[in-house]
Amino acid sequence: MTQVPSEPLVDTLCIVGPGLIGSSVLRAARADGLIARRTIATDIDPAVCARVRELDIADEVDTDPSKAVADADVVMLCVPVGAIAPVARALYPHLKPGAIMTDTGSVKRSVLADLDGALPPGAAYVPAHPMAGTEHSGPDAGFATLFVDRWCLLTPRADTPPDATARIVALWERLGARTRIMDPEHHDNVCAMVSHLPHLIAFTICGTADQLAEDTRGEVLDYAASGFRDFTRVAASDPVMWRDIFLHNREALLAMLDRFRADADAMAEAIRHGDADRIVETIRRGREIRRSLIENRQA
Ligand SMILES: NC(=O)c1ccc[n+]([C@@H]2O[C@H](COP(=O)([O-])OP(=O)(O)OC[C@H]3O[C@@H](n4cnc5c(N)ncnc54)[C@H](O)[C@@H]3O)[C@@H](O)[C@H]2O)c1
Ligand SMILES: O=C(O)C(=O)C[C@]1(C(=O)O)C=C[C@@H](O)C=C1
Repeated sequence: MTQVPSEPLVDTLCIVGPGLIGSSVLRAARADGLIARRTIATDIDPAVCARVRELDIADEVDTDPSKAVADADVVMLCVPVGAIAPVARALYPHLKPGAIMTDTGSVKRSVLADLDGALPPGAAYVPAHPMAGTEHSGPDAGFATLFVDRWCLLTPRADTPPDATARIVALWERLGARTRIMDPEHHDNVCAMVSHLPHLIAFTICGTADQLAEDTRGEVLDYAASGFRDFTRVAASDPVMWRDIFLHNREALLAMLDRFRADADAMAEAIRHGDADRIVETIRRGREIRRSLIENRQA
């Protein structure tokens, strides 16, 4: 029988970058009471700090990150991928002994490589990545149930203290997520396929449609049917976040793009040669994937 927790898992939790992801963690902590006894938020943007105060989703807000982290038992970096290593390096000297630093970044391998040498051996840095989000960003976009039933992937280094990893696993489980530990390289390959390539395709297809509308002075976007509309939701995502993801997961993303191009070419050939069986088989596989996502409560 699983034990029902009665005490907050963390005493003081500091969120660096309370945007969509960070503010969702703060809201869940407020709603639940068993995640952290006290929450502190800090952000490089004073307007974000002011908004977090207005929304009243953190117990304390400090515009000085080195002061914000000083008392924290867990410091969670919810900043864009390109900012994770510089922020971790800058804040590490201000942590109290025994504190755990973690992140929520969408890319792992290159960020961990950038951190190499910056953290003392055995430093309690536990990389994590909730596979949950929306196309919105900023502190207004978050919600307490964002992580419920979604996966959180963790990629600890070989020398990460196991009790630190266990604590961050427990934190995500209290946020409602299912957790899995994996190698950073494997993480980046999987995410290139299930998240980064779909975003690249969505941004590109919207650009193509927009250009077509301009070229033909036509109504391409006026009559956008729901298939195209679904792409526009994904394409509405934050440019800085996605710039950083694409540049930091360059190799894995380009490899997936090559595979996709080959498959798209094969589909084009099937259409060109009237290969009805191949067309049907490709569509059938797509439907099966959608069905299995629904069965796994991921759609
Ligand atoms: N949006 C998603 O769907 C999603 C899902 C899972 C993981 N992630 C990852 O989580 C992280 C946060 O994403 P988000 O969607 O919450 O972004 P967001 O844009 O909503 O929030 C990021 C916040 O970080 C702040 N910030 C930027 N640089 C900073 C710095 N140097 N110091 C302090 N604060 C800084 C920004 O001002 C902003 O408030 C990213 O690494 C992203 O890749 C995003
Ligand atoms: O749901 C969305 O709109 C998202 O973009 C979330 C999404 C994804 O691609 O699934 C985006 C980036 C993350 O690292 C994890 C989740």
